[in-house]
Amino acid sequence: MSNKELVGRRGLMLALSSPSGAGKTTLSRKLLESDPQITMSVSATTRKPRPGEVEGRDYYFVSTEDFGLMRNRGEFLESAKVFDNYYGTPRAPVENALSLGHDVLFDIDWQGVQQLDEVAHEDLVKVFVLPPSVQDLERRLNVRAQDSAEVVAARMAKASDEISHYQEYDYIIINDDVERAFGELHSILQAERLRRRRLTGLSDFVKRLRDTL
Ligand SMILES: Nc1ncnc2c1ncn2[C@@H]1O[C@H](COP(=O)(O)OP(=O)(O)OP(=O)(O)O)[C@@H](O)[C@H]1O
Ligand SMILES: Nc1nc2c(ncn2[C@@H]2O[C@H](COP(=O)(O)O)[C@@H](O)[C@H]2O)c(=O)[nH]1
Repeated sequence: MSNKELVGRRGLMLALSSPSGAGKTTLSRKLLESDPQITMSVSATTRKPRPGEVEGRDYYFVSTEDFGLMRNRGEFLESAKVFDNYYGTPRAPVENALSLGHDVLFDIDWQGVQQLDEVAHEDLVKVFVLPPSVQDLERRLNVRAQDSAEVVAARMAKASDEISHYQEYDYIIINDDVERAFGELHSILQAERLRRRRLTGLSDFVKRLRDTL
């Protein structure tokens, strides 16, 4: 029997950031496949879809005008301009998932994490993913082969700026070996689920335990 069956738990928000290409999407997919208690926050973006990206699974692809309307209506929990495109986290699905006690995974940049920290500090777990080297990072962006040479160069140019925010995060994962990095990410999630402040009904449970002693 797990903790969850004996006491309730507030859902947590697990945010992953990294320089582009370090492996957030890869690690996120593995986590979602292996853990049914966590769901992905699907962002809206004004970026064009990459080959193979699916509307509603990878992103909601919207025009700049629609993005502005959504932002003005307060539909985003956070939003930011990243690499000349706008990205935002739709508020309603996140609030719905958390209210059901589910955990939510975010693949967002440091600007978004700072905004989430302001509104949901207690529920937020911040993980920064580093590449093992600059050469590996560039190789990964090229091997992914979904962006033009200009886009890859622009993302490499912004990598140092993104990495400079690593101190704002709770955990650091160096994604050298993907299986090991995934194991580390899953361990973080499991441990954070057991934090006392997330457990609801704990004092009643302990009282019942003590009453039977
Ligand atoms: N540990 C690893 N070793 C080698 N290749 C990896 C590793 N992790 C991820 N990759 C590869 O690197 C490429 C970039 O990974 P991914 O798309 O997950 O990065 P990302 O951080 O989500 O990038 P972005 O911020 O641009 O969305 C992919 O082709 C992926 O298969
Ligand atoms: N602040 C936010 N950042 C986001 C969001 N969705 C994605 N991102 C970040 O943008 C870059 C580029 O992503 P890509 O898919 O175009 O490669 C990357 O760092 C993502 O983490 C969001 O909703 N808010």
